[in-house]
Amino acid sequence: MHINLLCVGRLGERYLEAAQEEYCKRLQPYTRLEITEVRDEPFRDTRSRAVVEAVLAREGERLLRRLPAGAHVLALDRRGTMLSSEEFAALLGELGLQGKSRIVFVIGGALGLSGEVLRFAAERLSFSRLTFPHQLMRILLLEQIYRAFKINRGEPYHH
Ligand SMILES: C[S@@+](CC[C@H](N)C(=O)[O-])C[C@H]1O[C@@H](n2cnc3c(N)ncnc32)[C@H](O)[C@@H]1O
Repeated sequence: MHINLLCVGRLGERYLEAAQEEYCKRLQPYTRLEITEVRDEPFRDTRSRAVVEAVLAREGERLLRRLPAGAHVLALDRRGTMLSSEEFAALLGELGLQGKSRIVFVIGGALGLSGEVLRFAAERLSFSRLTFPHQLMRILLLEQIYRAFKINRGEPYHH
């Protein structure tokens, strides 16, 4: 299985990059992992709905352009479906059994994901009702993907 994290913006902090490197290293035996970043759109005033929509649309276009053909797209969105770690592992296992060889997780920028991206996704996954910074969300997702492989292989890690 080839897993791609498609993200708006960069991590920007050394400690987050170290965490990302660590999980990429841990995931090496389990999957081909690729992390793709698209440029975030600068903005000043988020009180204007038009500004927010314009930022989301531009970032959304960049994300949609980078989606590989035939990929199964899972959007990270706090309004999406909440799963336990076991259910998340089962979902990845099921996608593998269905022959979905390329999974793309999409993480939005500071203002979220555009309607176009959310509609394009096969599923929307929530990691809780809390809003996380997109940089932290990337690390949380990497850890849960790693946990999912450990669960699916029956290897010690998850309790
Ligand atoms: C700062 S959040 C965006 C906040 C935006 N106001 C919203 O409600 O979507 C940045 C990105 O991180 C991801 N994210 C943040 N919290 C999340 C959560 N609880 N579950 C799933 N994804 C989350 C989403 O992809 C989101 O687009």
